[in-house]
Amino acid sequence: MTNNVGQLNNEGRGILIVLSGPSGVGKGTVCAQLRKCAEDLVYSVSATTRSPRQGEVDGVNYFFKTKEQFQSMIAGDELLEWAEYVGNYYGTPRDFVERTLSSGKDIILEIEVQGALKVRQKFPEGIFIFLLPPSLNELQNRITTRGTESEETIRSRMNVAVEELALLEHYDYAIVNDEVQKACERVQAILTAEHCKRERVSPKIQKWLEEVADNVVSFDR
Ligand SMILES: Nc1ncnc2c1ncn2[C@@H]1O[C@H](COP(=O)(O)OP(=O)(O)OP(=O)(O)O)[C@@H](O)[C@H]1O
Ligand SMILES: Nc1nc2c(ncn2[C@@H]2O[C@H](COP(=O)(O)O)[C@@H](O)[C@H]2O)c(=O)[nH]1
Repeated sequence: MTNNVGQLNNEGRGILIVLSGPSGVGKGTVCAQLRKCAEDLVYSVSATTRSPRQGEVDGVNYFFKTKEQFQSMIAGDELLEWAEYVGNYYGTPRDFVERTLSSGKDIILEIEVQGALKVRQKFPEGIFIFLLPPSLNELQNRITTRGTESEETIRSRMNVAVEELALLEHYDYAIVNDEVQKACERVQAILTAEHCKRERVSPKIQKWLEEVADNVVSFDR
């Protein structure tokens, strides 16, 4: 899954970043930290049919939808990707992602693995990062301590987590979320490196190189 030069030559467009990983690994926590450190990064707000948790706000954490509303979004091709996850639907509104990228801004999607693989097919030039827990025990501990899910849901999410971990090979990068700040810095480092990679094939640099080639002079020592 290596980006090639043709895919990278997207002058002026922002970079799409997908952050995946099992439920409870800390995707939301790392994104919250990124909001403080990477102010230019835009966050995609997903649509979901799950009920809001205490403190969650419609339009901020998610766009909370009924099943009928979600199905109508699917039928209207309004979603870049969608997936069913442990009894609920989740999906990424397409228009916001397209508009953000066209405006030259980078956008991050915090989504589960099935959806991420669908995005990969549509945006092979995107950056796909898998966030890993230090251990499965710690994952279970985090999701339990968060206190938002029933025991049954935790069991289901842990079972899905094991399946998701097996799909790590489809990602460009893995980051172990042992410390939130460290994980956040790693995401930023990846983004910086990807910008430099794109710069290498940018029309600006290509033009500069052509000018050098047209005006070759020898430099005597
Ligand atoms: N590096 C870390 N060390 C210790 N605890 C952490 C760390 N990162 C996140 N947590 C805690 O783990 C819990 C789960 O984090 P969070 O809700 O961000 O996970 P998530 O991957 O977004 O989950 P979901 O996919 O279910 O939305 C939270 O209580 C959070 O405070
Ligand atoms: N495929 C998608 N997955 C999404 C999207 N938004 C969130 N998610 C993922 O769902 C699970 C559960 O989330 P929770 O908020 O109920 O804990 C988690 O892995 C999210 O990352 C989306 O638009 N598409």
